[in-house]
Amino acid sequence: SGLSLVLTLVLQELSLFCKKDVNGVGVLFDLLRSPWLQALLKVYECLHQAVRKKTDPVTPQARALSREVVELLRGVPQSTEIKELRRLLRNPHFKALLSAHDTVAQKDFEPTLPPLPDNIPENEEAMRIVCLVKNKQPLGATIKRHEVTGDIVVARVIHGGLADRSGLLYAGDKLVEVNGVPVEGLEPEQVIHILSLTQGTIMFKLIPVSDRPVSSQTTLYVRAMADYWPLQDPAIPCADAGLPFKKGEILQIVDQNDVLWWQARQVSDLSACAGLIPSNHLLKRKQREFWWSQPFLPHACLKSTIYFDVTAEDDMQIDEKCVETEELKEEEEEFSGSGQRVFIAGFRRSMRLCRRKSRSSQQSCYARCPNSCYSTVAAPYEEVVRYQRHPTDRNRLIVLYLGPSGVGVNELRRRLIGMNPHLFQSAVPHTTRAQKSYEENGCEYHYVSKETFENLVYSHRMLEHGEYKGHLYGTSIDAVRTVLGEGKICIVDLEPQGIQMARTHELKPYIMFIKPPSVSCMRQSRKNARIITDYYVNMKFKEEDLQEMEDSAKKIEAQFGQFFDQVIINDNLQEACLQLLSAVHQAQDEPQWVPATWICSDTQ
Ligand SMILES: Nc1ncnc2c1ncn2[C@@H]1O[C@H](COP(=O)(O)OP(=O)(O)OP(=O)(O)O)[C@@H](O)[C@H]1O
Repeated sequence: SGLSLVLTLVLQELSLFCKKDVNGVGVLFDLLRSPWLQALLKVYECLHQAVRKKTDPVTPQARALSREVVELLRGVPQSTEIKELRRLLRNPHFKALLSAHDTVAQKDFEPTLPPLPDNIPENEEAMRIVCLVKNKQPLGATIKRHEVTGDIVVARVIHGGLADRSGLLYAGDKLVEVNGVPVEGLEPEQVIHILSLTQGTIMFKLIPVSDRPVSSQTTLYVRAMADYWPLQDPAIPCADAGLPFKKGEILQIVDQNDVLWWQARQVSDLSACAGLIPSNHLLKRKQREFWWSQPFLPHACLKSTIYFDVTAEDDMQIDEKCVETEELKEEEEEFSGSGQRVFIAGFRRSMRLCRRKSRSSQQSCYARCPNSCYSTVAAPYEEVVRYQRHPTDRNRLIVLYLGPSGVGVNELRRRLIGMNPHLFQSAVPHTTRAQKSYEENGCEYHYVSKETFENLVYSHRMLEHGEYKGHLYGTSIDAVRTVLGEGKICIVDLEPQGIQMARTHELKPYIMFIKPPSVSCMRQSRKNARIITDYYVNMKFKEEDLQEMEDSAKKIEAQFGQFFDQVIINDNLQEACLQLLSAVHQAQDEPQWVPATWICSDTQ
């Protein structure tokens, strides 16, 4: 402990000189602070305490080192500590310490190998013997029969697996023996059987691959646009080595050497060993095969909602508090009491019913046409990068995915905007219907001619559009730009078609799905809720509505889940609203995975 104390004091003293840059002090300071010296000091002190006897004489190397240090100290002002240090360096204990270092440093710890036999034939291929100690983990390598030679070779080594970590097995290595059993003439399955019976050490005798591929892999991150279950895939080389994934999950691809099978990890578990996933090309092929093997399912995704099926009989059962919409021929201003006319944009009844109409017709169409541009067949993986919005960049567009009708998208959007109307705003939609006397152009709607509206659609400047009672309604990209250009956060609700249009470098949408809770929860929370319909307002939710909502949500999630950045369950309205608010801020201020094409500006 005496030595340690002195050294600490010396270091403190030297640190002062260090700052003044006195000749050579830096070198000395680093030397005395070096971990090896500290470690040796500890060893020395332990030995000193234990043995308490005279140490061995110093070796020439130690002496040389100590002389060097003494030399370095010459130019340093002679403070008490420096004097102490010089004394220390002359001390036999310290010399013994250096001597111990020299002895350890000179010792050869390499194993002594037996000499090679003299009678090795000239053309003998170099063999490698590899011993691996198997724990509960799989070996992390697959084998196959070589297409040309018929030899059993290592097909691939899984990244991060036991074989990979050993650094002793490589793809292409030819197996000669496994645990002393020659593999010549055996089927790969028989070799695997031998391996599966092995506990503890496995010994491979192999001929190393001559031209080991130089790894030029760059790590790639992708968003899975489809689900994959290796245990259900008969074509996977080794089902246990497969990596299951679901739509929307982010994967880190670590190996693309094989045309058919890549290696990847879940980004949520990067310490795990990689697993096999089908390559882009293979997964696309599988999806097509899977699709064609399915029977034709009309209306497989969503039925149109019951609100369009109101019959005379239904009318009889409707709550008497319902108001017939005959009285509502004119659109009601839903938020007239708020005093904020900007609130009205995008919430008008006709706009909502128009959306609902186009939604019910489109979703059944997507279910029937999976090869449409919205289907996952187009790109099973989407390359993504981590993106954090710079504070001076425009805000990201917030999209609430139009989920099941009545789930509460409008309610949540309205509440969010109400929390801070100066920050959150809807985009003002366009319509071809006539402007009413109490309306203002650009406030509730942009009132345009049919021709202008159609031009906007044909020039792909409409995020979404539809028709209701003979009039066109829609939200334009320019309307969104206007809100974002004012430095505000634009909140819109869109369907799949609109989402595809909005997914651009410029808008960088953050997409949230508002999901209903279970039917039993909704029975409680929706007791006083009212829905607007084509015919009635203030209509209570019926049991079938709740069931329909739950079923629709499941189908939407299964079909479009890959596009969702966040899923919010709207059970307790207050809580859902707070979650929405926090997600909106996260989207703007925290790093998120976004398509790589949004960031590489040259692709724009
Ligand atoms: N978590 C909730 N708890 C109780 N009531 C709710 C909740 N969320 C929404 N509601 C109520 O449910 C009704 C329907 O909500 P809303 O109009 O927002 O649905 P929507 O998803 O916008 O429907 P649509 O897309 O068909 O217009 C409203 O009366 C709303 O106040």
